[in-house]
Amino acid sequence: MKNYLDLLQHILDTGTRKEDRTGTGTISVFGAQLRFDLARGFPAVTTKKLHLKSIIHELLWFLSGETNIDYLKRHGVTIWDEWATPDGELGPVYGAQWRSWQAHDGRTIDQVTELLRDLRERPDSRRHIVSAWNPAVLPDESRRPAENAAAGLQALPPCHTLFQFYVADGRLSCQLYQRSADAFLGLPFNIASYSLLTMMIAQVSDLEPGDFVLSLGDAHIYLNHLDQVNTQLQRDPYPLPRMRLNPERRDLFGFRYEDFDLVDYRHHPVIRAPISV
Ligand SMILES: Nc1nc(=O)c2c([nH]1)NC[C@@H]1CN(c3ccc(C(=O)N[C@@H](CCC(=O)O)C(=O)O)cc3)CN21
Ligand SMILES: O=c1ccn([C@H]2C[C@H](O)[C@@H](COP(=O)(O)O)O2)c(=O)[nH]1
Repeated sequence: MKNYLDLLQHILDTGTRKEDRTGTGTISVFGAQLRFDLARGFPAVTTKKLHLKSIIHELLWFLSGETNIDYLKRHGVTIWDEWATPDGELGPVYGAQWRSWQAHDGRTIDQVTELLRDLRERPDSRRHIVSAWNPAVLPDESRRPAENAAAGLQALPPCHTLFQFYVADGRLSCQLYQRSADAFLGLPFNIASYSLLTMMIAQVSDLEPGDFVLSLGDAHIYLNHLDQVNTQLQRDPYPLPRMRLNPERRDLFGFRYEDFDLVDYRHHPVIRAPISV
């Protein structure tokens, strides 16, 4: 995870002070890329403890097509609480766009199922894309997230906006475009989540996991995370752990929490940080 730590240092060294929607303020750069070869270990940050349980449940929740935080709450995951309505609604966020994109002619498009079919039928295609960015349901930035969700719009516009898969030499690679990245809190979650998704899709497509490439737009460190970032930069990373998936799972939508086993995860202690809403 040296590339992740290098990005934190790069933001500190070259970033610009920039105000933001949440009022916290950030140091920010525009445009950066990280690449992880999934054969070399699972990219979990080791310079703090990663809360993998939240990441796995969030990914299973996206894949289920659900957008109410009820599932997350039942599994003790609180990471989306601040953005939801009192009924737990987030509006048509990731799950809705991935699994039931509403077309103007009334059709519902399951982008993930179509992706799985296309990977099998035309692995060489250059069109293996899933988009969560849907201008028809973007929130009004002058309103609070829960107000937008109550109005049937997305509580937050997707941060992980669009991803593409690529098959070569029997390996499945994934590239994500992330328009906005909270480099201390959100980014380690996003790296782990898409690495898992790539491994899961590789397994059900009879491919080996390849690279996960992450292209970032506004990559920022919130001003109230500077101490935490500096603590992390003083720590030496450990070797990467390995992720074992239950090899019996052949259906992407059949994975359960118990099917994930992170092996040999050595990490430094947890570092707490406030989240900007
Ligand atoms: N400012 C901001 N940063 C984000 O990363 C973010 C948002 N907002 N809004 C939507 C989602 C929610 N995400 C979150 C929310 C909270 C944590 C967080 O507090 N992580 C703690 C562990 C908490 C837990 O898992 O229970 C951490 O130490 O990583 C991480 C990602 C990612 N996204
Ligand atoms: O998966 C995620 C979701 C959100 N974030 C961060 C990026 C920003 O700090 C906020 C979203 O605020 P915007 O004003 O809509 O950009 O959440 C993330 O890093 N990863």
